Amino acid sequence: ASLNWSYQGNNGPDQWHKLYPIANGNHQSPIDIKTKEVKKDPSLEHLKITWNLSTCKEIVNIGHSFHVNFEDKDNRSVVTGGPLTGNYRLHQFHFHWGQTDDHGSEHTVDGAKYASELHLVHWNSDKYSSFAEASDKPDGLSAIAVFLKVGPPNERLQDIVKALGSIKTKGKKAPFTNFDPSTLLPGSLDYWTYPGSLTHPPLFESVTWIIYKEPITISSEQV
Ligand SMILES: COc1ccc(C[C@H]2SC(=S)NC2=O)c(OC)c1
Ligand SMILES: [Zn+2]
Repeated sequence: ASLNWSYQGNNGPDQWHKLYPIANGNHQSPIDIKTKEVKKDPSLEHLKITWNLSTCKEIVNIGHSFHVNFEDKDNRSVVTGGPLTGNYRLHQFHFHWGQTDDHGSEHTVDGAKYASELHLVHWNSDKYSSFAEASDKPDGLSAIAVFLKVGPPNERLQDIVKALGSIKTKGKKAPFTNFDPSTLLPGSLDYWTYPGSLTHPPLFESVTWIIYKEPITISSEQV
């Protein structure tokens, strides 16, 4: 299925609706976060994140990107609280980036693009029995996003950059263990949240987005 869509050219995002009509839906991601239109919701609790580094498993080259996959057969690594009802289990994380440092993030803030964007994807393990089952349900998934801006090198990211050397071609995977993604979270835990979708096909409107306001840094070489 991955053959029939791309990020540019004649199978690019503006053509996706032909094979994936939900592309014209009302909850499609990414969006531009217009900070003047954001509404404060006092009922929103803090996010409660319990990621256990023992669940980190492998790093995989998926062609247009790479995923770090987690063992999600139990609730060792979960997020709850904030806009979420119940436990959402960490499934994988990945990044989006661009050819140059002036773009790369999927979400934008008042039109501003970041060099990169980290997505930590979770699924509702209280209601569903797998990521696949949860992936097309309105309350099925939750993605935590962290923006990355170019600045000083990020030591914690260096472990990931180094691991890329062992998965240079599509389909390659390598063990990647004991990595704690909470080291990639910003100092301030303020976030925006909205109901959205997967950001490429099948574009299911199944994602509760939780986007940290404060970016972390990454060096130009690391990008
Ligand atoms: C059907 O399952 C899918 C489909 C697409 C993606 C990747 C997209 S969704 C996102 S967030 N960022 C991305 O690049 C998945 O990622 C977990 C899972
Ligand atoms: Zn993503």
